[in-house]
Amino acid sequence: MTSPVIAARDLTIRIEGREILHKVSMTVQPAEIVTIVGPNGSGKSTFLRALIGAVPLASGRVERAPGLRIGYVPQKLALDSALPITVRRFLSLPRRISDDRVTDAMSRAGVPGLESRQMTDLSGGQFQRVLLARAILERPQLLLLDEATQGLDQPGAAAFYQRIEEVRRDLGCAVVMVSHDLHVVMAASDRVLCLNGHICCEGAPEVVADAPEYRALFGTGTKGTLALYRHQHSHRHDADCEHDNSHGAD
Ligand SMILES: Nc1ncnc2c1ncn2[C@@H]1O[C@H](COP(=O)(O)OP(=O)(O)OP(=O)(O)O)[C@@H](O)[C@H]1O
Repeated sequence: MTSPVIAARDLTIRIEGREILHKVSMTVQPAEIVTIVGPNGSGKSTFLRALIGAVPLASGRVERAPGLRIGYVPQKLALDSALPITVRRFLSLPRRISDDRVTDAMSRAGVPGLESRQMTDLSGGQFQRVLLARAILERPQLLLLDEATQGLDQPGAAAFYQRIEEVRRDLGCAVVMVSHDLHVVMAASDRVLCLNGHICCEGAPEVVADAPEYRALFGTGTKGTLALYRHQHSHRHDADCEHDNSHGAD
């Protein structure tokens, strides 16, 4: 077995005296896609932030592979519309990045050629892809996505996850993502981890979808949507960047 890219060992986190996470453990192997699901307020974002070292731990530890490069796509990024900034400039913050790097990342993220656009003029789907481009500029070995498809419609979210799979394949990076998109997320993952302050259950998507703990939280609707996601994989749309058109996803 290869060494993990990152491992959380018995993480316990308290915020303002309240225990948010209790002894959560997870290991991620290179090029693996792990999805974290869980109800609102179950500690998913806190867990991701702990992985990047942004939250103090009450106990436990995070082990990162030496020199690990992490790309992070936050849940939401509010930009001040009074401060215009082009995509190109945004990607060069906080430091200048070469044109070749930018072109490559934009193309991998599925938004080639939008460099001169204003960030505030982008559609929701394009904006999220620019955040993805930013996260992969440094060719991360681990990509963390915190509800990166928030605000996208279901076909848009499915296209985004397909793009993530392509990025994983091309860059060979591991991916840990938090998602509420149960309709599309399960089949995109090698492993699913169901979090509710502690780990309720984990395993292959089909295994988790069948687990009583998971069903208690999310009901039984996921089975059919696994098939739906596969259906969406079975046909490609050219330039899968924008899927404003619904095509019978529901
Ligand atoms: N900085 C903070 N100060 C106080 N409470 C916090 C802070 N960060 C998180 N919490 C609390 O920790 C709990 C877990 O929050 P977290 O954002 O990790 O959950 P989540 O599973 O990502 O939720 P959601 O699905 O709604 O995004 C919540 O009750 C939240 O209010």
